[in-house]
Formats: sequence, structure tokens, C-alpha cells
Amino acid sequence: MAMNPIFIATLAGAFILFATLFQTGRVKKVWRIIEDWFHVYQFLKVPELNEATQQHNQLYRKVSLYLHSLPSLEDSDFANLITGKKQNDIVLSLGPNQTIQDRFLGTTLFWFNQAAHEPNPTRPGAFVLKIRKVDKRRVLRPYLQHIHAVTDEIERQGQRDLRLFMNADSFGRWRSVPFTHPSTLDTITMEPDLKNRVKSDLESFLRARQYYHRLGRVWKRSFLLYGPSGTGKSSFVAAMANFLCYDVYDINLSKVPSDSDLKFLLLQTTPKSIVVIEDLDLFLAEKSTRVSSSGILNFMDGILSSCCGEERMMVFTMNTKENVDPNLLRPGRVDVHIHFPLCDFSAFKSLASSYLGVKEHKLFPQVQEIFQSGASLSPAEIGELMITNRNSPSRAIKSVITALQTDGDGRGCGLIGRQTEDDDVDEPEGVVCGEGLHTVKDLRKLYGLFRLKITRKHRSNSSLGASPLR
Ligand SMILES: Nc1ncnc2c1ncn2[C@@H]1O[C@H](COP(=O)(O)OP(=O)(O)OP(=O)(O)O)[C@@H](O)[C@H]1O
Ligand SMILES: [Mg+2]
Repeated sequence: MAMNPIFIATLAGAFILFATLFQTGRVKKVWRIIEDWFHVYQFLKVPELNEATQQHNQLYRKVSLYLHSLPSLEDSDFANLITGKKQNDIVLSLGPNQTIQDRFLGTTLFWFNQAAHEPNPTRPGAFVLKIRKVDKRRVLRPYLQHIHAVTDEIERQGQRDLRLFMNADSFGRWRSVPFTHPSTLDTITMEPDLKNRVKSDLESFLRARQYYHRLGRVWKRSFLLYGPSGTGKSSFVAAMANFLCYDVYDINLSKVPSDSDLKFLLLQTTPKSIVVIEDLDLFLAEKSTRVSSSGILNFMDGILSSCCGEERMMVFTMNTKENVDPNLLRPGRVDVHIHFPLCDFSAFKSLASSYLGVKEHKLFPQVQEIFQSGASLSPAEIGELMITNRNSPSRAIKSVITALQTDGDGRGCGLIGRQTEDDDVDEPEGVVCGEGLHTVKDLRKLYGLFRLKITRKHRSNSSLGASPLR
């Protein structure tokens, strides 16, 4: 029996239409909606915040990291293209209200990225997992374990994209941007011995989960970075974040309306993060914040951090700690003190090596002499002169000499070569307080601190990290 040509044409047309719709994913979508009608799937929500406590849900962060590592992200209906860590790096990011598929143990799972900002801009987002009811019992538990394993591995290899969180408004919420600061411990000019001790301190912190638990302590560590402006304190925080592969929460105290808002901000921070308060001395001196001293003390004591997870660094920066109540900086509140001094000759040489690629130069003796006379500049000032004159090392060094003779004159006076026998005092260098150790002796043993002779009144700028033990 001959086929009706109209029937054949209609069939072919329907086939082409179906294939086209299938290609664009519309049929798949309609099919999914039909399946949802018949309750084939179960939905599980992973909210960004725990609604009862308003704390960050760790699983949300892990799921986000996991989903962004999936090759199937390329096949999702809609993805954002954003720049990655390195220049020219372009990475895919799952768009809001978009779905991504994953395969696990022979079944397909769907993740829906529920947008954070609709309809209420402050409402947190969520990921919604859609899994076949028949597969749930068999697949869900191992699948969640799989997500943990994959994200742990990503974090171990330091591949996680870091974020910088800021409390930019007075609503007590964090806003974040990708953290791409290029500073590393290698690029920070610092006395090499001190740098090595800090490095091993950070490394041992990363491995110390069991140790802290055994002691019944919160797995956290606090640093005080103090020294004049432009000596590298903020750069060091960035270097720490890159070294530890931790996010940074930068607390602007002037934007915190009250003690309870400070608590709330801390509760929302996640583990594997550095919580930073810059210029704490200024806030304490000027009382330019509505947060009380006891609010700051609670924050530093870690009572709060004990209820919102662990694996955190607290970093406070100050220009000087002279006017700060020593009680505020006692061990436990601040575990490690690091002094960031103005440049001495060896710091200058180190900057010349990295900024100008010069290890020796005929002008070096002259520079050394000027430093010995007591003049000094910050690494930021010297670095800037070197960057400006980077095409001519001689010109760069000459400009540093001129600056030392003018701007830097006397800046370091009294800090170098003014030691008197009467004023001798045992001063440890840099890192001064250790975990679980309470005596000065213990602390010295910990870091093999060596004795420096410097004056009681003036901190030496010839040695990075000189810090009195109290
Ligand atoms: N020790 C250092 N090693 C390398 N670069 C440095 C160092 N100190 C400062 N710089 C450079 O100087 C600039 C300013 O440094 P940074 O902001 O870290 O100083 P700071 O101590 O935080 O100053 P402030 O107290 O004013 O906040 C940065 O660009 C940094 O690269
Ligand atoms: Mg700074």
C-alpha cells in the first residue's frame, strides 16, 4: 500500500521539530516537568544560611565548590563566564535559577541554583537537589560523602577560589568579591628567620585539628601585626590567606552598629578563613566605633568562634601597641605578635633584589651608611621609588638615597645603634606566644627565640619582628 505523501511530509516535519526542540533542551524540560507532576523525584534543599541560627551552612559552601568543579557545568542551560584567579583565566559559574546535572552510581541528579536575591535582596540563596525517589536510599548518602571527598581534595590542593568578605553596609551582612591579591610569603620582605618561623607556625596550625581538640581548645589562632604605615601588614594578611588557602573576612568596625552585630558578623563567617580587624589601635583610641571594648574582647577570646565552627585565623593590625591595654593582647587573645618595622639595610637589599633584580651595587655601601646613621623609610616608600625607576637600578638607588636623606632623615633615629648597656633588655623576635603554653620560657623554647639588645623605649627597626614579651 502506497504511503500518502502528505502523511510522510507531516511525519518528517514533526520529526525535525522534535529534534530541534530536543536540541534546545525544551523537550527535556517539558519531560522533567511531567516527571515532577508524577512525583518521581524528591527535592532536598541546601540553604546558604541555617535559618534557625543564621550561621553559614558549611554544606552549601561545599556543594557550591563541588558543582563548580563539574565538567557538566559546560552543558548547563545557562552559565556565567567570569575571570579566574590568573590573568586570562576564564571560568564558568552556575547562573542563578539554573540547573546542572550530575551522574553518580548510575543515576542522574539535578542541582538547581536558587538565586539569593529574589525577591528579597538580603534573602540567602540555596541549592536544591532533585533526586529520583527510587534512587534516594541507595544513592544519597554515598553521594553526599562523595561531595565531601571531592571538595576536601580541591581544598587540599589549594585550587579553591578565595573570596574577600566585607561588611560594607550597616545591615550586618557580608558582601563578597573574589580574592585575587597577588601577595605571597615569598613576595613579603621580612627577616628570613622570622619568615620561616611564621611559615612553619602556619603549617603546623593547618595540621593541628586533633591537637586542639585534645586540649579542649577552639582550633583558631590569633595574630597581631604591628608597625608603621607601609611596612607590609595588610600585604602579609593577603599572603597568609594565599598560603593557607583561606577566605578573608575584613571587619570594618566603623560599620558595625553594636556588639551584637559584631557577634552576628562573626557567626556568619565560615571555617578556613582569616577574620581581620585592621587598625584596631585607632578604633580603641578614637572610640570611632559603637562596638564596646568588651564586645571586642569577646570577639578576641574566641567564645563566639567556638559556637560557629573552627579553623579560623584572627588577625589584628596596629601601628603601635604602646597605647593599647596589655590585657587586650594577652596570650589566648593574641597568640602571635609580629613586628613590621621600617626598612633597614638588609630589608633594602632584599627589596632591591626583588624590585630591581640587583643583588650587589656600587652604591650599596653609601646606602648602608645612611641606614646606619639612623635614617629609614617604609618598604612601601622604597618599593614605590624602585618601581618608578625600575628601568635604571642606579637611578632607583640614587632616588632612595635622596629620599633617605630628606624624607627619611631621622625617621629611624634612635632606633639603630643607640643601645646602651643600661637599657639592655632581653627582647625576643617576632612571634611571641604559643598555643597551650603559658610561661615565657615555654614560648622561647617554641620558637628558639634569640636575644636581641635593643632599647626599652625604642623598638629596633634593624630587626624585623622585635616584640617585647610581657
Ligand atoms: N615588607 C614588605 N615587603 C614587600 N612589600 C611591601 C612590604 N611592606 C610594604 N610593601 C609594599 O607597600 C605597599 C603597602 O603595604 P601595606 O599596605 O601592606 O602596608 P601596611 O603596613 O598595611 O600599611 P598601613 O599601616 O598604612 O595599612 C604594598 O603595595 C606592598 O607591596
Ligand atoms: Mg594596612
